[in-house]
Amino acid sequence: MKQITSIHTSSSQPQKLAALRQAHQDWVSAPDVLTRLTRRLSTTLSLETQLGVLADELDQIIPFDSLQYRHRIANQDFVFSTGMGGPHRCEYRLNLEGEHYGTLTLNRRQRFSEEELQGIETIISVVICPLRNACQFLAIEQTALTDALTGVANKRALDAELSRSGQLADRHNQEYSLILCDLDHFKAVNDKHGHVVGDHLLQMAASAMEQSLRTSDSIYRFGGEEFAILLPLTGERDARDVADRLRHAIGGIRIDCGGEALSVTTSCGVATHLHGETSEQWLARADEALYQAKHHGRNCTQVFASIR
Ligand SMILES: Nc1nc2c(ncn2[C@@H]2O[C@H](COP(=O)(O)OP(=O)(O)OP(=O)(O)O)[C@@H](O)[C@H]2O)c(=O)[nH]1
Repeated sequence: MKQITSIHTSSSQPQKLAALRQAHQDWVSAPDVLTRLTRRLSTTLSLETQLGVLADELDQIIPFDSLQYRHRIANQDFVFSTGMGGPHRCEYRLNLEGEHYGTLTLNRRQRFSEEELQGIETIISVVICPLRNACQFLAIEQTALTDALTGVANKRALDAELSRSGQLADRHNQEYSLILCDLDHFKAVNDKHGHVVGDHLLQMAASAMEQSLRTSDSIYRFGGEEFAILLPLTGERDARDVADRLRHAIGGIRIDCGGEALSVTTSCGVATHLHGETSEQWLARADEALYQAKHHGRNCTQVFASIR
């Protein structure tokens, strides 16, 4: 039987330190599966990495064909999935202290035995705390990257994504376009109808744009009444069409203000990434195009290349 090193409160300090060294040695050199699992999970707060570790360790004891984890975190769906199907399934709702931390599903061609199900439950009881921490960390991260008023990503998220997209565009020689959309005369909306109506209009504009975009496109609230849209695999001409579609979608919004139907127009600037340019240069070109759209009387789209 394995000798468990314990640190007694009555021991002397040298004994306690020796016991600690021994415990550490045991922990590092010959970890049982649960020790190894908790140790691996404790090295990361990434939910995706933790689920990868869980799948890896679980599969060594209770082989499965697929593992899927789903959770809604900070208003976004998080899905982790590995492997392919199988008709037999066991599903666990992960709850801790009254809070829900996602649903874990295993599929397999063979039925799961009672012993195997007990084994899965044992492993879940060990991973639930680290998973809870990773879920909470992801929620904080996502909240920090989300605009509180409209629910779309914020400028901080755009900064990170712009630089990533620029690098991808350069590395794979792909076309990436950036659109800046700015609501026209928004100050007048606030002045005439108040900030509550202005806020509502911003929310509806964000939602109208989201519904007009492909899932691979992403939208960011860039400033007060300004939004940025990143379009992967999209050249100048298509980006202009998307910008016009977005303007049309926002133009279709009507808000009833005491019998008067409030609507708004939008100006858009488009810039397609140039090889080797920095995200600041890319953004500056889109901003210049937007400036030109405002200058041309608003309610229109300008593409940077066409104004050089
Ligand atoms: N309601 C509301 N208004 C905001 C918010 N953020 C910025 N604004 C307002 O947006 C307005 C922007 O005004 P300007 O920058 O002058 O632009 P504009 O009136 O839209 O004029 P153009 O852009 O030139 O067409 C200001 O009145 C800001 O107070 C917000 O979160 N909610």
